[in-house]
This record gives sequence, C-alpha cells and structure tokens, in this order.
Amino acid sequence: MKPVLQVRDLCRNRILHNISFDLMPGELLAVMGPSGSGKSTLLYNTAGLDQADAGEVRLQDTVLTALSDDHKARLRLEKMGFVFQQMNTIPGLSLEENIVLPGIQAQGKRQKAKVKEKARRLMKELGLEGLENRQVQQVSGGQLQRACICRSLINDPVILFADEPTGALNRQAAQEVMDTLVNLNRQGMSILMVTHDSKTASRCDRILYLQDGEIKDQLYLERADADREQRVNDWLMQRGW
Ligand SMILES: Nc1ncnc2c1ncn2[C@@H]1O[C@H](COP(=O)(O)OP(=O)(O)OP(=O)(O)O)[C@@H](O)[C@H]1O
Repeated sequence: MKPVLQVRDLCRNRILHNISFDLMPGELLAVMGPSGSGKSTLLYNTAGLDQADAGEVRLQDTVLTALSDDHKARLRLEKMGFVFQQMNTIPGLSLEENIVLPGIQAQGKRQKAKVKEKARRLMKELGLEGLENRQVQQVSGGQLQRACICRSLINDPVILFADEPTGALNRQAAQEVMDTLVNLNRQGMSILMVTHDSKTASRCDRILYLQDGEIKDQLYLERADADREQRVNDWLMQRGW
C-alpha cells in the first residue's frame, strides 16, 4: 500500500529539522510534544500553508513542495480538509452557508444545488440536522466544530489535517468531536492531528513524539487494546511529558 502522504527531510528555519514520516491510507496519526516543539509548524508545512526551507512533501502522486503557491492553494481546496482549534467560521452566515462556501469555491456557483445537498447530507451524518439555518454564534462549541468538520469534507478530501480540534471544547464536546473524527477515520479517511491531550491521542493508530523540532519517537496503538490511554500516559511520562 502506498502512503497518502510522504514527508522527507522537511526543514523549517530553526523550528523543524529533517522531519520524515509517512501517513498511510486510513491511518489516524497524532503528533504530540512539548509546547513550542514545532507541532503546528509541522502541520502547516506538511499542508503547504507555510513554505518549508528544504525537504519534500508528497500527497499521493503530487510533490506539493514543488508547486507554485496558486497550485498549492488549489490542491488544498480540492484534496485537503482542515479542522482547527480556532474554528475560523464566518459570523453572519448560517452553519450551512459556512459549509457550502469552500464547495462553491472549488466547484463553481453552478454546482450550488449539488454542494448544498452534500452539505445537508454531511450535517445529517454528523448529527447537525435541523441546525442548517442557525448562525455560528447560536450553536454550542461542539456543534460548531462538527460543522467545521462538515466544511472540511465538502470537497471530498483525501486527507484531513486537524490542529488541536478538541482544544477549545469542554470534555463532553471534545469526546463528541473525537468520536466524529474516529468514525470518519473508520470509514477510511486519513488524518494527521496535532494534540496536547493524551485521551485524544490514545484513540489514534500511532503517535509521533516531537521535541525541539525533531521526531524523537513513535508509539503504535492497537485498536483493540483496552489499556491504550494508560499506555499513552506511561509512554509520555517516560519522555518527560
Ligand atoms: N511564524 C513564525 N515565525 C517565527 N517563529 C515562529 C512562527 N510560528 C511559530 N514560531 C516558533 O516556532 C516554534 C514552534 O512553534 P509551534 O507553534 O509550531 O509549536 P507547537 O509545538 O505547536 O506549540 P504549542 O503546543 O504551544 O501550540 C516556537 O518557538 C514558536 O515561537
């Protein structure tokens, strides 16, 4: 099986040093590490949101690091989904309008009916039916983050990038959002996620441990392992977490 994402010797001025890893199709991969270790920078550089100084990122058959900024932006719109802690929704627009927006951007106004139908289907799947016309400030944090996940899926991406997707949420909402991401992953979505939270990370297939801009270690987790949260906590503790 070919990786969906291949990162080789990625460097970012004094922040990232020769980062290499693969993300396999259908893998849920977490990046953990101390504050300031470069986790977000790694995510942004991998997605081409920031210009790496050296190294290569390949998304399926496309070498992302060789593309112009415009090309990268198009690829992000069509092939990548993003879920951030600060949700970047547009106030004054309904949940549905927020979700539809990148769909129209990618597919054109003529496809509006199709995109709308897709948005409604996603909202239903993610438990947001009936909230289509709510303004972003009229829903809970968990509902809003799930709407952001719908938005990230509107163009059928091949990969999701998530930066602290549960970071701004209370425990219950965090669990709902993580359930949603795990569900998507079980349906085949490849996900690269930065998190501080060991409970969140313990639901992933693998964890990379980043320190001083280098991948120092990784931990594989079995889906059937009932003690995975404990394993993650022990592993983190051994690394001085
Ligand atoms: N645009 C930037 N310009 C210069 N330095 C930056 C920039 N963004 C981040 N840094 C620095 O790079 C280092 C890594 O930051 P980054 O946000 O990637 O770490 P992180 O591991 O995600 O941290 P946290 O867990 O606190 O979010 C930090 O020292 C930070 O101050």
